[in-house]
Amino acid sequence: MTVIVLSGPVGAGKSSLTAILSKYLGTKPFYESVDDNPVLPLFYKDPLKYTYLLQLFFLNTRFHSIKKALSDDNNVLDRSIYEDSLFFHMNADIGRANDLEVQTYDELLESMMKELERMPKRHPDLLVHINVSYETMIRRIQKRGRSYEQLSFDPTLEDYYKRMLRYYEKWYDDYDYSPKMMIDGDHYDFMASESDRTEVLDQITQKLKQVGKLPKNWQAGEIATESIEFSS
Ligand SMILES: Nc1ncnc2c1ncn2[C@@H]1O[C@H](COP(=O)(O)OP(=O)(O)OP(=O)(O)O)[C@@H](O)[C@H]1O
Ligand SMILES: Nc1nc(=O)c2ncn([C@H]3C[C@H](O)[C@@H](CO)O3)c2[nH]1
Repeated sequence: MTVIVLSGPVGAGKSSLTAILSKYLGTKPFYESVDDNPVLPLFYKDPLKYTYLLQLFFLNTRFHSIKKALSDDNNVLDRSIYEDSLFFHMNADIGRANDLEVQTYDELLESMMKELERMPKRHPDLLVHINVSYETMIRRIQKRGRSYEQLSFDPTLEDYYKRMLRYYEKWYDDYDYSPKMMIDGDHYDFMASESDRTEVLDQITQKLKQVGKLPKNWQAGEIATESIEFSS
């Protein structure tokens, strides 16, 4: 039984790969709350006002997802709870949260992580990180088309996204809750190219095998994107 979490910046391809991978492995996908998230558009419109609320919203929904995923023990999640702190501290560093909010958030996160430590399975079996350049990130954000994420909606998002990529570099280097691997999201178009998709899935199954988490009787599932339901 395997729990895999995806990580990566906005538009990296986490939800897309979650759909593909869960179908391939025959496990259940978990998606972060985006289209049904009432705070996200407010945050992009007025980040100073809504950073703290958005962070609490995400922390709460992700905590429930990861708890469920760790108890079901056969899932792929499209973002890890370990990235929440990256987002919050990045926003705090640009003045969108005060010291008291940072302290309160950090204490809350620590309590939640302690609660996860008490689960029979404490951490995912594998982190799959999708690495993308700024150019790829922007192309994908445009392709997906959420209005509030576009540079035309707020030109300061350029700095925000570039900063996010820098924070993710360090975050990935420091991550040590589980085995981890990186997918080259610039190089592989796992949406349109079947051979790229096969290559990426192969890299992930090799890693699962290496860490002893590929079930012995496992058979590859369907990987044609037409047969996959994408959700984000
Ligand atoms: N490797 C890829 N090659 C080409 N297009 C891709 C790739 N990965 C994702 N896309 C496209 O990029 C867009 C963003 O992908 P997706 O929604 O999966 O990103 P995400 O990492 O889940 O983003 P977010 O965290 O912001 O929700 C989608 O339109 C998807 O079809
Ligand atoms: N501020 C902030 N904190 C988070 O924890 C967080 N998690 C996701 N997101 C934003 C990125 C995408 O626009 C969109 C989908 O990932 O939601 C976040 N934004």
